[in-house]
Amino acid sequence: MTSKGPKEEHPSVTLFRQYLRIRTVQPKPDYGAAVAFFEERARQLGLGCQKVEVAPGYVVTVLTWPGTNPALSSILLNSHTDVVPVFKEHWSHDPFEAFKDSEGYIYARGAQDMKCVSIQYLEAVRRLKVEGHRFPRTIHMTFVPDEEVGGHQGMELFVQRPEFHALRAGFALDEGIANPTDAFTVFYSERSPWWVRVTSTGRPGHGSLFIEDTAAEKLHKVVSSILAFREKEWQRLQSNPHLKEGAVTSVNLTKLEGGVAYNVVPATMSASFDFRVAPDVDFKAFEEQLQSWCQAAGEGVTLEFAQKWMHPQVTPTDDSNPWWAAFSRVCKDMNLSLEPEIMPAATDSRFIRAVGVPALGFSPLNRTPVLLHDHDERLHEAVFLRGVDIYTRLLPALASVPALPSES
Ligand code: MET
Ligand SMILES: [Zn+2]
Ligand SMILES: [Zn+2]
Repeated sequence: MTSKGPKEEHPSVTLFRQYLRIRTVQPKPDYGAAVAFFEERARQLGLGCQKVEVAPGYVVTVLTWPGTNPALSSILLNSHTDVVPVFKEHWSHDPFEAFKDSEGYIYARGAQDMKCVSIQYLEAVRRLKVEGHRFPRTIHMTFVPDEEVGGHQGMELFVQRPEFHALRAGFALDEGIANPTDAFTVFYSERSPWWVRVTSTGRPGHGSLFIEDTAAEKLHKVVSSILAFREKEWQRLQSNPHLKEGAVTSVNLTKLEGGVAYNVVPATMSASFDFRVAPDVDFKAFEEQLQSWCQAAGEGVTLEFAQKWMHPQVTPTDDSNPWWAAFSRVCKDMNLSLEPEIMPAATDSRFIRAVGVPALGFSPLNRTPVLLHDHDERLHEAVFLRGVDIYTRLLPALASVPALPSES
């Protein structure tokens, strides 16, 4: 792929790099700068702009392009504005400089997850507006905080607000994941995040003695049971080429806590796990399984949930779903091959689907290594621009889906 010199850079790429330089990085994102950025975009594009403060300091910015038929439900284009932290020493370039190399790769935190998508939405709307188009359905773009830490001060609150209901969303697009091949991945459901902390209590004492019934011994048993389950799920995935990552349950041991000194056996220790539960799992039985692993480890082993999503939803990917029909038709017309999958991670789509709005997770990024949350997250400018083209075709189709039976 070739790229133009800095002087001839495509203005959409320049805008993308400008947004990448705003430090909306967890755990202290500069949300104020992001909101100001989107307000300015609204002003320049002549779009409506609404700010909804869902919690103190947490603003959802909504940019609106009204449709010609207000009786119809709207299209919601969602993106989150926060990005995950970086290990700066592992990056080839400053992750908040949006450096572009001589080949056209833009290095930045958020280049894939998901600042690209926010700008691609905006640039597609800008193009369509400049060309003088109008569509029956209203298009809303929502720019939300807090997704990377769970969405509890972001989309989870927003979907409960009257301002959200007033948008009358009929269908939503949200983030997906890049695909290294020529194909594009589209997500129609998600695994449910369950964040579980197991706390083990036992007999304390001197570090030189063979103390029985220690917190560590019992915690070890639970860790072993859970890691054995992990291995089983991994084998299931490996042995069946038809299964994709999102179709099995994953778990990682992500934290171990406890202890005060080398020679003191602690009375309490804990282990934290990030489970991602597949949508077809019997949640009640699965929770009982977790409880029984704790019980089998001995007395005084308990678990608590820091996150426990219980409402997985599936957006149909057949022609019974008029939104899917419109989406997939455009992809077919553009010769894009789609790989429908279950999202292995969690996104704000889960809150949107849970209030009854069908949603697809789609980041129009193909021929791109998956680098979200990784060092040297980057995106080629040509792939970014192709994504703008794709939305420029998708939006007219989605915003022109004829009245649904429920709308007539
Ligand atoms: C479980 S909260 C969502 C945070 C992030 N998107 C993840 O999947 O880890
Ligand atoms: Zn994301
Ligand atoms: Zn992310």
